[in-house]
Amino acid sequence: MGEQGNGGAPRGGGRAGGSGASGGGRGGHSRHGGHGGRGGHGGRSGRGGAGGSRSGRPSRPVRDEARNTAYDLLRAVDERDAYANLLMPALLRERGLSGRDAGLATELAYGTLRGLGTYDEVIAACSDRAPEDLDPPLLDALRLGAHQLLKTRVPPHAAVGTTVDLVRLRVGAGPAKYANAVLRKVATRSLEQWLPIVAPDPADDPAGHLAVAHSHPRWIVTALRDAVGGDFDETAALLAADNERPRVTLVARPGRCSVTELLGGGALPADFSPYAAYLPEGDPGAIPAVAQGRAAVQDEASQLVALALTRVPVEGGDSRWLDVCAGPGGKAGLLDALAVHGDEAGRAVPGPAPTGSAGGPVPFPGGARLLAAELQHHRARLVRQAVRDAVVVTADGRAPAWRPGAFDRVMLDAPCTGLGALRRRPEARWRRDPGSLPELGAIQRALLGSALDAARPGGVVAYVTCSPHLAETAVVVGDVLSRRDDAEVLDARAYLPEVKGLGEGPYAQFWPHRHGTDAMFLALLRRR
Ligand SMILES: C[S@@+](CC[C@H](N)C(=O)[O-])C[C@H]1O[C@@H](n2cnc3c(N)ncnc32)[C@H](O)[C@@H]1O
Repeated sequence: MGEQGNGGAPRGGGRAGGSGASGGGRGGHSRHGGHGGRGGHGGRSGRGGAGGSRSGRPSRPVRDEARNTAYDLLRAVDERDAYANLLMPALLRERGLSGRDAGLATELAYGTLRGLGTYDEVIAACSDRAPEDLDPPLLDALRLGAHQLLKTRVPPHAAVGTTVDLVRLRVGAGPAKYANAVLRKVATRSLEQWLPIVAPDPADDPAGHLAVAHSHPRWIVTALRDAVGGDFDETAALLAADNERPRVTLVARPGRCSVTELLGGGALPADFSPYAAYLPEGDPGAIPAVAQGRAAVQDEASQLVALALTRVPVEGGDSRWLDVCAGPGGKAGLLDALAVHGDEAGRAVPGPAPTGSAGGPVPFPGGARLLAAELQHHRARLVRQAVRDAVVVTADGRAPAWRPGAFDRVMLDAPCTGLGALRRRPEARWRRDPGSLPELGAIQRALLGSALDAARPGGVVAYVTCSPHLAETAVVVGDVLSRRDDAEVLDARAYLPEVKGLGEGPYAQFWPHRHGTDAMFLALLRRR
């Protein structure tokens, strides 16, 4: 959704204070018209003031199902740490919302969760109470209203009116007056006009400015800035990309489905992965190949890091592969198909067969078998649904049940903060905690040690994280290799020649703002 202009915004509304402002006045709303009204989502018409009617009596609040659903999601995230993208589909089903209504509820909830760092600053500037001093149900409603006012095309009178109605129905009449006063103030400026007022001056505090302008916790801003090499503009582009809804990418598992089949079903050609296609709209689960497990939803970087591992030439036998941390099974699903059927797309590329002697990619011919391990039983069950031929075990990769030196290729997709996938989980940025880094770092180091032990001399290990945080990527690899001399680092970029902008090497770093993928990190190591 685009930014709105400020035309037609309700003006005045008085100072937002504990007593609230009177709800009357022009530019409010009537009880007519839901979000399907004119002017796009949320068009409400009529001349009754927000919270009041022409007779001066408060009009009866209207229950807007899409906004109530968005609000319920916000409350569930706040009250019981719900995962937005797991709960939302269930809420929509339960309420019978589909099509446009479901789209609106989802956009409002996810957009509010992503943007609340910015909205809270604006709300603070429009209220005599700090956001943390407001009753959480009221604060969530104000955030929902601020999102509509500052980031959507919902007409301002509808954004204010529907939110005030929601507060009246769900929180109370007093808070509704307060919400009316605060939101009317919010509506007096566009987001571009608010930012210089509520965000620190970029010249004095660049990280603080980015944190407010792009709604990320400051510690994540500084971590991402360090990961992109310190450039302010690139950090801003990355943060902005985190606020975009990610496209849906499908994988056609080789030997089981083809990209051609997915394109025939309405998907679009992908930029990088020879097994990927983009789904412009619709439910991926309704695609027969996905329903049958021959294809799946998988980020393109996730596909490419798995593919890169299979492209590194290894001498001698190449039939035993291991995925140490396989749940829920995205990479295992692709590795399982590549192991059995080989890199069909790579073999189909015309031209001289690459020898691999110069370190270039070699398409795997097939004939291997994957062992997929996962610590958590329920996640191991998901891996079983994603694979056909692999053996799946519930096991702790740090205390492996397999012989050392048994595998030709090892994938370690380590548990991490997930800072590279913030686009996918709207609330994740507010839940992550830098305090988890030391504990995760210890697990990552232990698992990488085990993964190297599991590889035979000449075998290859991929160390992957869905985080670009240096403490989880280059620092982990550097630390582990500083304590052993039986592994060398390969230039991972050489095995992904179709992708540019992966960094200065020897590691490969994907970025949402450069590649449209998650910010996935790949190190390729060869066991000596
Ligand atoms: C980043 S996820 C892996 C994602 C997966 N490779 C995919 O593509 O779908 C990390 C996984 O490692 C598992 N895990 C964490 N500690 C582990 C351990 N010590 N041994 C094995 N698995 C572990 C977690 O339960 C989680 O499922």
